[in-house]
Amino acid sequence: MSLVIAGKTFNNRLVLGTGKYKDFATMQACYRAARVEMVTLAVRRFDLAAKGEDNILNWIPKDIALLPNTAGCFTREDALRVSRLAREALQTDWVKLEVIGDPKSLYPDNEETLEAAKILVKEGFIVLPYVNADPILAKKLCDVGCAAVMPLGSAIGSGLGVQNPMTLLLIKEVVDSFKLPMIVDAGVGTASDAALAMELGADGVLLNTAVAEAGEPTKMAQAMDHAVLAGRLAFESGRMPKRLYASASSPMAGLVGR
Ligand SMILES: CC(=O)[C@@H](O)[C@H](O)COP(=O)(O)O
Repeated sequence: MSLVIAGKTFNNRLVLGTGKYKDFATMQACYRAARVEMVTLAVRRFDLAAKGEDNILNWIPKDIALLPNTAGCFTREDALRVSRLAREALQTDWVKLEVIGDPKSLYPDNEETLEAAKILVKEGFIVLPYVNADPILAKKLCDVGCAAVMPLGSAIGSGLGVQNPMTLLLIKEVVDSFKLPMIVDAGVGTASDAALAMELGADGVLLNTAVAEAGEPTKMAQAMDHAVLAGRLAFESGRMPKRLYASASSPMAGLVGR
């Protein structure tokens, strides 16, 4: 049941973000409610030198792995700079690589992401790229040595759920052939979206807005934990075939009065 990324084992397949919470205490409570073992931190959006309670790092429990991300970067140079800064400041080689192509859709720029990934892998980073759902790009990212591929389910913060189930299946086939995980990242709006991603075979789900903007964030965090687990169990169980016609629950043979 565990998720392994770059040799590190996670017993929970849900990854949460750090943005949009009403305060750091709520964020921390959500991490506990969801039992997450990894969270992603937008390095550019926080003052990592802030003191005491003003520093987000003091609100992230030490037993939770930090995945710095390059949110807010629009070029490969920018993403490289932020990744190196994160490595220095946070003492980790892990990076969620985001190179955004357009501020309105927040869709990733494929070419820039691939080029940045090549360089970061050469520099010894564990690179988890956030990308458009594209099996060809996924293969290229696996080829250059990324540790996972993180296709979007739909646009960041849209809450539109998994809009591309068939494409995710194709990506899953690609990453499986490299024995790498696929983590669906962005667009999850509610628990059933996370469950669907997992039922499709995603190895994990990364989400932020659905929890941070929920009416009761800790309750939604718990729901996401359950959803990811339920979806994974369903995937591993193997679903029944879909049928056009009914199939009686009790056998017809031996019916009394026949
Ligand atoms: C937190 C983070 O890295 C986001 O950029 C991520 O893609 C999550 O997206 P949602 O907010 O849609 O869950």
